[in-house]
Amino acid sequence: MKSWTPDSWRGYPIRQQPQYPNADQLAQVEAQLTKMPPLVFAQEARDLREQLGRAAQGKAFLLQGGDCAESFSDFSANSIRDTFKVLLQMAVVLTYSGRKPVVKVARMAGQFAKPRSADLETQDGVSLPSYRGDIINQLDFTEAARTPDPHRMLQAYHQSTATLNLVRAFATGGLADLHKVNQWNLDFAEASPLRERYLAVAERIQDALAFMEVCGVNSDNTPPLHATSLFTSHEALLLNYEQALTRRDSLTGDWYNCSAHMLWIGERTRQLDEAHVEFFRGIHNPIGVKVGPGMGEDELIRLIDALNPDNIPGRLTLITRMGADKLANKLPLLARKVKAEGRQVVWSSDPMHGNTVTSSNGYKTRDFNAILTEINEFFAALRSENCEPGGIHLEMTGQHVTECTGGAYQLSDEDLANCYRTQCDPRLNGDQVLELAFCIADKLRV
Ligand SMILES: O=C[C@H](O)[C@H](O)COP(=O)(O)O
Ligand SMILES: C=C(OP(=O)(O)O)C(=O)O
Ligand SMILES: [Mn+2]
Repeated sequence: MKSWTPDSWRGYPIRQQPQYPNADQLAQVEAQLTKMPPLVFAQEARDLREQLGRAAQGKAFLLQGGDCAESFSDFSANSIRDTFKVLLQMAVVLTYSGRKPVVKVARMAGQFAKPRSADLETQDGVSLPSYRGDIINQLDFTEAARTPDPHRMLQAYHQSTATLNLVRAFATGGLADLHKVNQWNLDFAEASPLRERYLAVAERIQDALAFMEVCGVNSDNTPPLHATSLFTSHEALLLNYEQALTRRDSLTGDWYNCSAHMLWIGERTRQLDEAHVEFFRGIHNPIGVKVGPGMGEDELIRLIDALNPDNIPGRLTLITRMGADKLANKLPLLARKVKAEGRQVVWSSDPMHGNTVTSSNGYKTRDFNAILTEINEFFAALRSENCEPGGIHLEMTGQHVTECTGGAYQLSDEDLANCYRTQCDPRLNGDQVLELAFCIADKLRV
């Protein structure tokens, strides 16, 4: 095998990349990014890998979530805070019910580049390059807006640093205090037929905290009650950006992609002999790879071996995204093969990307029930093969958007028009994801 360098991917075929009109400008921006400070430290990435190693063995559970695509225009402290809070609330429900640590990983501080089904978008007979995320071009349908501009990488980098700065402050500065996280917004429960069940779980969590308080265990004397850790992640699609932030760790001499703690390869760019797999094999972060319904069993083993040749637990998360109607037929075969071959992986469920539909009034949407069904089938399929369901991966926001149908408020196709704000795929809103956490909480305990 050829030796790896941060730029060795450039010698391989690559998909889903922008066509920058000016190569000099691109090179200048890459040179600038190469000099910028890293966003994360290698040791943090190693800590996450260890925690994910426990998820691979069923001793922890991965909760990964955030926007489909972060945007420059929706960048605000409030939206970061709301998503942070709802991730924490979900984590409390899952930790309490599952009796195991929940590893929290946000799709945040770098989730900007989007793979698309079509290179061009056509409106009223005019065809322009598709929108590929704010790190590449703009959503407006004009030629200027859709032309890829490398300077947007610098803006994405600076927005990521500001986001991460705030998230780190939230995580350690008191917002993550368990007693505050527990000031739930449980309004959705009122609207749900499962109201009693949700309220009972929330009450039991409050009782447990009150009991600990009486025993003298409180936020002042017990740091884990006061602070938390939240890791960052994104799809490392735009390799010019990812390479520029890849640095050699001074402690171990290993290469880490310091743009986030965890990176994943998308379903559309996971070909064994192409650029993304080449780039990922050389970075030492914990990584993920999306696994769609077309994945073959032998193909999966080859991919695992390319990405995790030393079979390190926690290094590789397989994020299944098959669709509620396909998963039960496909996943047991893959899980059986991976287990039989002795490969260590975290199995995580992305129940979003296989369940995208167009609503009767033309919105790209997903239904709460399809999402829940895919997660339920994911648990059932893995357990039937004596494998561990290790996590979930969601497109979500803490804001009150109306992008996915269903849930306790039974959002209809008509409701989607009220607050449809996503730049790319539909996200579960704050009520819907918390409800989802309650729905799956029981499943974590065997
Ligand atoms: O987030 C994932 C992809 O970028 C998205 O699902 C692609 O959507 P498209 O089919 O509209 O291009
Ligand atoms: C692009 C994404 O997913 P996938 O690669 O699974 O389509 C995504 O997670 O936003
Ligand atoms: Mn998406």
